[in-house]
Amino acid sequence: MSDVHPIPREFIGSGPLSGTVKVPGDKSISHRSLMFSALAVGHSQVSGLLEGEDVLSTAAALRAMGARIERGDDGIWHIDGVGVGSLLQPTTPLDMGNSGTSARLLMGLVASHAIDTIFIGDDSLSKRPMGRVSVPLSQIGAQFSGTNGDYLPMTVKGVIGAAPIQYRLPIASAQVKSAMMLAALNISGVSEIIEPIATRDHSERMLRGFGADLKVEQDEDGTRHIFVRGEAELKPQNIDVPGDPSSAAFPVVAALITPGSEVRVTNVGMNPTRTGIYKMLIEMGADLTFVNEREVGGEPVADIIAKYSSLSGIDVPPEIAPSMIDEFPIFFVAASMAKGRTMTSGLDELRVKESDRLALMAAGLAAIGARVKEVEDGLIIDGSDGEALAGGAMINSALDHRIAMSFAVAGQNCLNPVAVDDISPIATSFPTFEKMMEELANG
Ligand SMILES: O=C(O)C1=C[C@@H](OP(=O)(O)O)[C@@H](O)[C@H](O)C1
Ligand SMILES: C=C(OP(=O)(O)O)C(=O)O
Repeated sequence: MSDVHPIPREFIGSGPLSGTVKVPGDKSISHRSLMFSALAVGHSQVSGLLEGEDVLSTAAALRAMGARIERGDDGIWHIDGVGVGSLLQPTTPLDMGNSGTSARLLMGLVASHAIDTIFIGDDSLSKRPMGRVSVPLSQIGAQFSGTNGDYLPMTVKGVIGAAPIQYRLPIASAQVKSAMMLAALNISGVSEIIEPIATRDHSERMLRGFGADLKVEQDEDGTRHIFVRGEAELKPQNIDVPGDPSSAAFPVVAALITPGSEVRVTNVGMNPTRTGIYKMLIEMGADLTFVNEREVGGEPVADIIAKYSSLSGIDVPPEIAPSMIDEFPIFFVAASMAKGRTMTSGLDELRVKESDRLALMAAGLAAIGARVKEVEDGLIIDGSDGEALAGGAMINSALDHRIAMSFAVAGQNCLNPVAVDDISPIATSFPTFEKMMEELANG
């Protein structure tokens, strides 16, 4: 696991970045393609799957519950599903590693199956709240027993024959929504999951593609009602996973802050529930062009061309947060080099990601010379107006891949190297990150 052997690394810019790169497959879609394929009856194929540690944790857990999941030499993944309701009792604890998505979605899945499971994870995941799924899933009769109530290790005793779910999400979370939808798949009748603030909708799109009976209705105020008919019979699919817009944000911001750069990132998912970062960067004055727009596997996709830009600070409206929730660390780096002030708020969720991303980004940015103030629900950043920051500090990344990658990118525009204490967690979501940055540096 990534916390066993820390790998420190120093990052410093060596001139303009240029070239065309591809980022790995979307993490959210990769997890879901394995889960839904494992629940279908028959053989599914997935190309472009993110082969990061998080997704491999999902694959291992699904294998332990009876699905056959194998990677062909051509990189295509083959999954033989067991069918909804037919997961097998695993014989060992399910190790979720660093992955919140694996833990929370799979808890939803096992909650409505007649199996007992134990969920474990690394030091970072063991500090993240699971009550957001275990509390509503307890209402269907599943039993959860976690460390100090809320944390891994956690045992789950699934239940069958539950009444349909009716649940209104108290927080904007695609993980909680998807956990409830996965549980609903094996509950007789129609469950309703109510989402007052829209979050990424990959589960809805993909489940429809797998043949589930799923309807979404939207109120005038934007509240979404997701109706899922249970005892679903999912049909196997061939899935093409688009590139991850969250991963693409790293080379894009690297190009924006490194003088003279022009970078093209191909095949990036452009689902509107994921593209808040690009909207905000454009508002800051980023020179971004979206070309080759098309559809891949039911998701909009484009190539992004990013050129070095003079950025200006903005006020980020809190309602955009769910569509860029994982991109704030790298967004803060862009803001720290922009002209003027950037204000963010409504970001309490960032405190319960792989690390407390508000605290760690504030500390790290201050250490490399940025002007940053941490408030309860956001950061206020006064940018350097394009000037290189001092750098020359060691960053605590606390097992958080996005903190590590954000400071690797920040090093592009610093006078002295930025040292990241441990880059090993980058392999959870972006195993080719270092190689990609080298390619861009070599033009
Ligand atoms: O559903 C998903 O695939 C994800 C949802 C988000 O988490 P929350 O639901 O906790 O916001 C996000 O941060 C995570 O990286 C992936
Ligand atoms: C929050 C993230 O992932 P997870 O919740 O799956 O660990 C992330 O990738 O930034």
